[in-house]
Amino acid sequence: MKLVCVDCSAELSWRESHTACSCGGRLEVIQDLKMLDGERLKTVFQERLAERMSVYASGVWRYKELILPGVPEEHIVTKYEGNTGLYTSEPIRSQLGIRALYFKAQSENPSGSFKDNGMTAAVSHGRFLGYKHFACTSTGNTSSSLAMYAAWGGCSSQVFVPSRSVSVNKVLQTLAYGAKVIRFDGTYDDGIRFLEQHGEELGLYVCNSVNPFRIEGQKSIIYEIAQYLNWELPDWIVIPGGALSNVSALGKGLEDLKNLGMITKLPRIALIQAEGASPFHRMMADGQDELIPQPNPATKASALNIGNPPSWKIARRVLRQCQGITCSVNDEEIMVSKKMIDQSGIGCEPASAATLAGLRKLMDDRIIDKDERALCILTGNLLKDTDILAETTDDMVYSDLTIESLRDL
Ligand SMILES: Cc1ncc(COP(=O)(O)O)c(C=O)c1O
Ligand SMILES: N[C@@H](CCOP(=O)(O)O)C(=O)O
Repeated sequence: MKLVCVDCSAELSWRESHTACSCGGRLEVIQDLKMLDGERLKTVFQERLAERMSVYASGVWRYKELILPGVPEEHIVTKYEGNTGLYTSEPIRSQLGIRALYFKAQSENPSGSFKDNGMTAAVSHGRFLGYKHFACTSTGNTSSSLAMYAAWGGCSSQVFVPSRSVSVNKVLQTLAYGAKVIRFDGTYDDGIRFLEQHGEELGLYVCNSVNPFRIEGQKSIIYEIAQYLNWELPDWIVIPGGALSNVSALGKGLEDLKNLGMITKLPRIALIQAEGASPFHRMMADGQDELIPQPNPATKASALNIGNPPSWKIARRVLRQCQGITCSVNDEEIMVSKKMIDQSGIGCEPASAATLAGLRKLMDDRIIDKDERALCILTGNLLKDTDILAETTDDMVYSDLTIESLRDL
């Protein structure tokens, strides 16, 4: 296993903590898949499912040889993350008129978002290296996940949170797990710039998605989907786009599965951004060579308030490899789709509903066909943003508890 710079191809050791190459390029983990002969592959993909009371009961560490092969079990900090529901919703499928529709509810993770798949790997790697203090900047989900795993692993966490446009619930969740929360004037983009410059100097192990081990953990989401669907992936995987960790991780996981011979064809990825925070979509749609940062990203889907996504080059490469596309949806479209997902019984936070809003738009534009099969990744839990729920749900009804009043109702 090694780290390779996506820009200059420099190689770095995985036994050190890096978030970028000295040339400024992003780093990726390259695994030696040739090490996995037929017997060991069988163990990774089949027999581990049976081991319920060990790290292998985790939906991430079940695939340990493909995540952090060199890290001994005693360093692994796990809450049996992953193992989330894969659902179909007949009412939504029939309303769209699409052949098959799945929802992968990453919202069911222990801290309530997809971040846990990656965070268990990042914190385990940091502990293996001997770090005791962990950090991130966050719109609230990354910080909740980090705070939970740091506490669970007996370590401390310090998180940098923009003072505006973040969900109160997420900040309270982060505080509740015992993190030190530092509020600042600015956006996620300012926070990540600061941590990339000064994290190491402050003795902090940085757990944002610029950390390539986060991506190694997150890629297990597609292993799990493929395994549940008996290695027959749908035509489209639809994801929301913010910092672009999901698309990077999906690309990595799909590449592994293809190289290992577990799948033969790559699904297409549709990456959906919120209109008010869509610098990556604008770059792709306009055919620009470089991402132009958006200084004041603004969407009600607060998890997507990111104007300068750090991993845009990896994201562009992944979309090119799988003939992926991007699209943007406005807040109203997101909220309408959120209501459909909530009322289906699955539920999600606004950022996750961008997927269904994007799918509907892409079907209207005849880019995704009714004869195709799609899967939306729901990234965060319904309870992550109760301010939005208070704004968008129907009012409660008041009634006397009398049969006459209730009959009228
Ligand atoms: C709930 C939720 N959905 C989507 C995103 C965006 O995903 P990504 O940063 O992987 O593009 C985030 C945060 O980044 C998030 O917290
Ligand atoms: N929505 C995210 C922002 C992106 O964070 P990262 O973990 O990809 O760096 C959050 O929850 O903070």
